[in-house]
Amino acid sequence: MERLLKQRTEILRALCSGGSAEQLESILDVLLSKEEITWEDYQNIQVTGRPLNSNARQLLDLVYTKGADTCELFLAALKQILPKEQGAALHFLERSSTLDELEDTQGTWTEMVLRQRPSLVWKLQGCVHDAVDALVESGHFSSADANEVQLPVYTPSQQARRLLDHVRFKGESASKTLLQFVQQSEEPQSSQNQDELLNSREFLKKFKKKLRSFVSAQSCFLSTYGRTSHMSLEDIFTEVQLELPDNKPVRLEDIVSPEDAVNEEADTVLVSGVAGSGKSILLQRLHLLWSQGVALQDFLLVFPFSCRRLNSELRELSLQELLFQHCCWPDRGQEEIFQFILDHPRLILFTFDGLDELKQSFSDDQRLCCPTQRAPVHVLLFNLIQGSLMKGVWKVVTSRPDAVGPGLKQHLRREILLKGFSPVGIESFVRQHHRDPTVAAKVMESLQANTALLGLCHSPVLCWIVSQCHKELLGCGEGKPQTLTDVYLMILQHFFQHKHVLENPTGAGWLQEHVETVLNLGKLAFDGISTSCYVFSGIDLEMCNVAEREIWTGFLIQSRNVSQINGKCYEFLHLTIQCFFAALHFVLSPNVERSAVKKLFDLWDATEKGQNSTCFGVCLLDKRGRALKNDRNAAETPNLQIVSTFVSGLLSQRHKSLWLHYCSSAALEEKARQAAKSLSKGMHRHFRLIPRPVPGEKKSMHALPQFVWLIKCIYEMQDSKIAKDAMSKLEVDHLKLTYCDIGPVECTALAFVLQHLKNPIGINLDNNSVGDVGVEQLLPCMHICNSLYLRNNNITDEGIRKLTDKGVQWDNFQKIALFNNRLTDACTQHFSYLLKTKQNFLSLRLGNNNITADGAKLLAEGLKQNRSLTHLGLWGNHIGDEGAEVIANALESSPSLVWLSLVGNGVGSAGACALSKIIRNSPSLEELWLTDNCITRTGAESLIEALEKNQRVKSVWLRGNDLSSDEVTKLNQREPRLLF
Ligand SMILES: Nc1ncnc2c1ncn2[C@@H]1O[C@H](COP(=O)(O)OP(=O)(O)OP(=O)(O)O)[C@@H](O)[C@H]1O
Repeated sequence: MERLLKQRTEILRALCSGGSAEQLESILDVLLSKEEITWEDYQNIQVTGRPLNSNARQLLDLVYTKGADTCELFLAALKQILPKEQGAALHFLERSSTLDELEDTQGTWTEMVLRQRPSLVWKLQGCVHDAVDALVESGHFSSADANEVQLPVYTPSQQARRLLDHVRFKGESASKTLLQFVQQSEEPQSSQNQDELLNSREFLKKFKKKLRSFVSAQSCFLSTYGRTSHMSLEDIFTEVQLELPDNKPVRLEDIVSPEDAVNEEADTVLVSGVAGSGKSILLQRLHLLWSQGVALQDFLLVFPFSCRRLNSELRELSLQELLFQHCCWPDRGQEEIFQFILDHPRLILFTFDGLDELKQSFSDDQRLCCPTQRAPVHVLLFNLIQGSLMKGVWKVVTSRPDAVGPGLKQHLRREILLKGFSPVGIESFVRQHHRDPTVAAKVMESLQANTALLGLCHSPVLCWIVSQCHKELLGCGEGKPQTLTDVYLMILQHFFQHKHVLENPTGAGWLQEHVETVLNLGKLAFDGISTSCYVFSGIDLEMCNVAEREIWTGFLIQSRNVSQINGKCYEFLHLTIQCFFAALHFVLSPNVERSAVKKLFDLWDATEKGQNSTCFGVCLLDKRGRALKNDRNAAETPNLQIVSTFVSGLLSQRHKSLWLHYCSSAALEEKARQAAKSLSKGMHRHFRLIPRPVPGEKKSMHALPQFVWLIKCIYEMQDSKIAKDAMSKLEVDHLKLTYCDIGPVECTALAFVLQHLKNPIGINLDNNSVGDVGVEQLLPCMHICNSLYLRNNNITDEGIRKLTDKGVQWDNFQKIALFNNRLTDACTQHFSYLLKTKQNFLSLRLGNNNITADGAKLLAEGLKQNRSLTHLGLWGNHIGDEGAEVIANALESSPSLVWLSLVGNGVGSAGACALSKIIRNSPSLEELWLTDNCITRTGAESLIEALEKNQRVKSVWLRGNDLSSDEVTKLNQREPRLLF
């Protein structure tokens, strides 16, 4: 109570801020719903025509006179309702308790309406019109009631409150009708319902048609192909890999689904993926499917937005203006259509492409819930995402993963990870790109022969470049493209020289004629990256001396749907191409000082320490000679990292000669030296962060994201000396890279550096996307690896074939774990060979794959001849009793086996009886895991009998088998080593 008195002025200010009655009314809703105030109190406070601050004062007086409990509840309501920023200003609110949310399903209908008042106001905002219709139709409301509730002077939330006030006086039946209406409107509407709605509103039908053709026109062609060809999306679209964070695959059509929600209250689905993984194309495809009536048919209207385009909207807009001015203008009935949208949020889908490109980073401190209120576009967007504005509308947002912070995550219904093309996808893309099957086969052949490049092709943008440059690719002899920089140099050359086939894509000569263009476009790209600018006006082009003919080289395309008073706007074909040109500027421009390279590479350190990285800004001067400053560093970091990866590649020994005609050798050497030094230093700094091992435990390092970036840069430099130097200081027994987005490309880089380690190491790559191509890429460093963990990595028998082929020669290699991959019986012959050949192999874990009795038979061949294996895990496969028997026969005389798991393999009692053999005869076994195996009393008796003969065995796990609780008690009393 004391707090209320002391802070009265601040509370009053907060309640009346902005002149809106919303906060006061929201608090009244809570107090009413908790029955802390009566209806009479409510009417005494809400006096129409009286100034807002008088109403607020009246409320404070009342709360004070009601005593301590009411004051406490009032403060809790205030804490909940005030926007975070404002709440934080009232320090004492920190200490106030939070409101309990009660599950409300009891009492009369009228009581329920009262208790649910705050949430009903929220839910009804978007559909007051329909709720009133329902009450009029059911005879509870007269037309006068309807008009009174919907007076245009009220905001949507006020209309909702007036509706609830009216319902209260209409009795039980009206309250019931209202609650049923709210429940129904929360359920998704069927397409049949949509048809009825459309038929009743002719103008809406017309708008849907117009929107469909607008969306279809926007989605038909791929912009990336620019002037090189007019490729239709239908012709080239290739399936991409989509997964939930727990690796569960998701189909494109199921992206918008209520399933697998991490936050049931949220309506925003995030699709995240690295640069060039195909996010924009995925949305384009979804839009097209909707416009063709093939997918997303639960949505009547779909509004596509591009954050890149929204950046150029400098006006404050209302939601209505945002929808119609940026998407599709209705010819008729604009107001009615908008009202329809407000009333049927569940029938509407918004998509926002490239949230990472928005100039402002996501924040939820500026609340907005009124759809008619104007606000800066990013504020509208953020409020839509978090659901304060137009709750119930589904949103699909795409972004690079680095730009998604915890603030945004809490508003997501679910996140879907986009992982680019699968190996099958790469082939299918190449075949679609080259209609001539001979050419397609040749491209595929050259990719199979160059797996580093094949690895790069999992990224759709790289797959496109490689296919586009097939002539250069097929024509190249020794200098096969291996790195990201090689591939982008190939497209650079391709666009400059189109139709000419050159012998060596990285050879000099072709650049001479075009160096001016490279410098001009480089400057444009560089300035753009440093100011988060991806769309360029004619003036921007002029400032960087980009001439008309340079626009037509193919690297720039005309922006769609960006209105510019002064004419056309342009953007780079793809953001990664902009990054590549920015890197060329770094290397070639005389205006970039040598120290700029160091500053660029030091950015990782700054971001790691949470500091602002202004490196890019201080690297050069702006158009007026002032240092550029970048104020959204976190979001820019991914682009800067791509730039620095390219800079590493361009400064590598193999490409340096290309630039010698245009810059001094000394300057180039210095830049390359700076880059190499920064990378080594960065790596060593990273190693210093490794915590000291707990006594008795192995020293292990969990790589930070910067580690992956650093090794990729080192790989681009293709300099073993740098790799050696970087690794010289890594002294760990175990390197953990779990959940680090490691795909084949990262595996190539990892192997490039790790092969220089001096001492054997364990490598944990659990939960990544290594795949078979990645496994192959790891081979060069496997001689130094003693244990390899690859849980959840999409590996098939083919990957295992390649690994074991070489694995038999590596002395250090002793353990492998492959839980949850795509292995079948075919892999077991490879492991069998490995076990036969390698008599120091210790641990083989193949849980949760598809191995049956046939696989077990093949494996048993190897097990029989092996004298070293201590751990064998086959849990979650399907070997059955037959498989158990062969395994038992193979292992009964093993001198080394300590641990065996056949959990969940349907071995049954027959299998258990067979496995008793191992218990009886093994000189080393300590643990046998037989959980979930349909074992009955017969099997258990056999195990007990065997255990009596072997006191060395410590435990046999039998949980989840076919034994009654009585049997379990008795068996356990007889043999405590049986664990249930
Ligand atoms: N599913 C696909 N089928 C065919 N080609 C694709 C597909 N996805 C992407 N591509 C090719 O890759 C290019 C890059 O894709 P896209 O622009 O969608 O990537 P992005 O993830 O949005 O990249 P960024 O984060 O840099 O904006 C496309 O222009 C196209 O050439």
